[in-house]
Amino acid sequence: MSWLVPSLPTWARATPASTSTSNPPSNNEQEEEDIDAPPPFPLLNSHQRSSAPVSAPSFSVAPPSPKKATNDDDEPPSDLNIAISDSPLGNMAPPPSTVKKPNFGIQKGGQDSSAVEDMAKKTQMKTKKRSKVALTPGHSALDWARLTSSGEDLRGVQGLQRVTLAELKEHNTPDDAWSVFNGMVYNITPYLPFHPGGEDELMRVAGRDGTKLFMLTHSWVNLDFMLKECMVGVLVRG
Ligand code: HEM
Repeated sequence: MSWLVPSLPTWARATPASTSTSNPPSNNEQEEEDIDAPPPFPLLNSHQRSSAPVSAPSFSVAPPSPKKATNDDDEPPSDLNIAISDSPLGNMAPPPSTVKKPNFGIQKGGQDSSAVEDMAKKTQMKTKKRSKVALTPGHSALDWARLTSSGEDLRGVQGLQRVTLAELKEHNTPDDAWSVFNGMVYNITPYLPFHPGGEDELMRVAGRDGTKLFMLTHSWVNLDFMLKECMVGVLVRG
């Protein structure tokens, strides 16, 4: 901080004890002189300053221009954090960051194992475990395909019906179960023992619209194709 002192007017300097020791007051006389020295007011105005040969005292404290450390220079390099270089950016270059960059748990040359573990845990927590039901012999997907292509009546009705909601609700037992998927009414009773998810699950949509539950469970299943021989008709309002 000693560099601050020389540019300050003498009256603004701190007591000699705390200032640079390079110019200690030689005696009490000098000390008194300094203390009694009048302030350099009034200041010169801008016109006076421009014409006057003597420059007005400066109260702005400017840091010394930092020096570039070179080999032939004996002075140690400045410890000021100012970028000094010959680069085109000059002192506009950003200072070197002291903030440690996060590595997001990614290990060198490998996968982010902690993130993968976290993801696996979260997925397990969110996903409800679903298990396929052991189907009774003769009720595989292939058996269902055979049955639907056999020409056997799986609808239980003559021709396609216009089914009302009230009518739909009456067909809610395993022996007589209708359900609606995408606006179409199906007789799901024949399919119950073939359903890989179990009869109970399928019965949840008996007598009502099962579209939402079906889509939430397995939207990839081609229901239209699987149940086309079970189609009863179309759901109508009223
Ligand atoms: C009549 C309409 C339905 C048909 C044609 C049908 C068909 C199927 C098929 C083919 C599978 C095996 C899927 C696979 O292996 O990827 C299956 C599994 C399953 N279904 Fe359905 N399903 C129907 C309705 C429903 C409904 C309404 C529910 C829920 C209430 C449901 C619940 C399940 C479950 C829990 C599984 C078990 C395992 C799984 O695939 O993850 N199904 N269903």
